[in-house]
Amino acid sequence: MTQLEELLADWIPRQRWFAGKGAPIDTLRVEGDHPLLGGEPGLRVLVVAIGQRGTVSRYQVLLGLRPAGTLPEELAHAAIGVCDLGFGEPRAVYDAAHDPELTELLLERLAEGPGTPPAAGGGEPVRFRRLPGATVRTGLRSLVLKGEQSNTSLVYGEDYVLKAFRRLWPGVNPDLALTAALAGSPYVARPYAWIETDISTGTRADADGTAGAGGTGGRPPTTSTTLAMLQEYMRSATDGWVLAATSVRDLYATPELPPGEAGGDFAGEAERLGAATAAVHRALARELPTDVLTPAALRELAGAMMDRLHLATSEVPELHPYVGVLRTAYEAFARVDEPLPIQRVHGDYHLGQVVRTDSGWVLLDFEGEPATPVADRQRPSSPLRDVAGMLRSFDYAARYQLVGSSRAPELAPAARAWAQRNREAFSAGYAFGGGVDPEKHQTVLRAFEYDKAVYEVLYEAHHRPSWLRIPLDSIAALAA
Ligand SMILES: Nc1ncnc2c1ncn2[C@@H]1O[C@H](COP(=O)(O)OP(=O)(O)O)[C@@H](O)[C@H]1O
Ligand SMILES: O=P(O)(O)O[C@H]1O[C@H](CO)[C@@H](O[C@H]2O[C@H](CO)[C@@H](O)[C@H](O)[C@H]2O)[C@H](O)[C@H]1O
Repeated sequence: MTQLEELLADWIPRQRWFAGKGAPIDTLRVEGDHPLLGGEPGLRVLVVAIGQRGTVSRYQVLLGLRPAGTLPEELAHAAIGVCDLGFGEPRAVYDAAHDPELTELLLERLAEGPGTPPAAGGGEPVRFRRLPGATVRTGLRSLVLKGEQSNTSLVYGEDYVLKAFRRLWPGVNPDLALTAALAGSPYVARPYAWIETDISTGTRADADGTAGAGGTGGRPPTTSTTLAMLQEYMRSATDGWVLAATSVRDLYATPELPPGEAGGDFAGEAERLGAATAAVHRALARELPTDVLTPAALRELAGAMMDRLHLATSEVPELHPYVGVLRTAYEAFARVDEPLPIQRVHGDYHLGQVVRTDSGWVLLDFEGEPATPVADRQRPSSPLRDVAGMLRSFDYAARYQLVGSSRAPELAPAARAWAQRNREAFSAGYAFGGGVDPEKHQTVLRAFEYDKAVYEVLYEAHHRPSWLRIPLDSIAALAA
């Protein structure tokens, strides 16, 4: 490993967006190193291939460079380390997402868009593209959005969000593909532009550590891949999770009242959110291919749910007592004998993916589950999968304030009542907005809810162990 790779091997596993937290890093290689700015400070786009348990995953790092010892105090938290990059003098390297002096350049290049070099289709290793008819204002300073999760989002002024995808999967990111298909809808933030590069499609970590060569002998095949997407910043927006959490907090102040009578009832919002969700599903079905799941495909999907359950149980043994109940639910799902319509869906739908603006709900982040291979996320699925995701989120919102609280036994009935009330309101809004009535598809809905809760068990085990009890308790309650 080079000095830079050694530093990255120490820094990347500590980042929230690193998806490989359950396993040690076996190999790490900077597979792409593309300078965007050569001066002081300098900016490079890195594609870092990380091998874990025989499989390679790729991550984007926006690398800032300054002479060692000159990293300003306000960038100290973004430091990766100091290393020799062949300049004669050592360089301080850091996460450039936090340096507005550098991120300004990304906005300028996006504003130039296609038509200026690099020309469409190639030439330049990092390409800046604009959607037809979109103009981008420059000269805005960026700030990293708080609550960084699977990706890193920068807000420019009050105008744009640039979402830098951290884990890179070959091809167009579903967030860009779906947001572009929905452009013009009042329920999505308008997309403007994106950044792309070519990454290797190899997924096998070679024994000698040359991650990603894929065993082809020569140059590995590459695919044009989305690095970042620029879209409208919903400035008047409040996160759905924050709104729901406030409502739950109000209820816990007067837990003896039914949720509809406590201050800050969320049911009206939940109903409107259900209707907005149905409208987006209808628009996706209009714009992108749809199909009906064959019985064989249904069985295959139930099998994939079982596989996920086995994987999660091997990592989190507390799931063991529920395997029988979950298997029964998946088997019932496999036997559903009515046609199950499928289409492109959100894929990782929860309260943190929706914001309430002055004019209504807006859906964000159509990337799907970040840990699921992109080829699976690009497959059409039942819209009830998104419904199940949001119902799980109501359950989370109701439960998370009870984690570690001495008032948990006293508040548990209020938590159940809140989740149930908003579940019903969301489902009614979804049916009213032109979606199927979720209440009439219990077998399908229940299988998707279980599958999502199992995904959450793995997610929490890797990212937030103190919240692991939330999906485990939900599974126990669903199975009771
Ligand atoms: N266009 C936007 N306008 C306003 N807030 C946004 C926008 N995009 C993202 N956010 C905020 O940033 C948070 C994380 O964004 P998201 O796209 O879900 O990133 P991640 O993939 O890292 O979860 C969202 O919950 C939302 O609060
Ligand atoms: O928003 P991301 O695409 O990064 O999604 C991942 O992280 C989410 C947590 O931030 C996680 O969502 C889970 O926790 C939420 C509360 O924080 C809850 O509302 C969701 O229902 C629950 O699934 C999501 O699963 C994960 O993919």
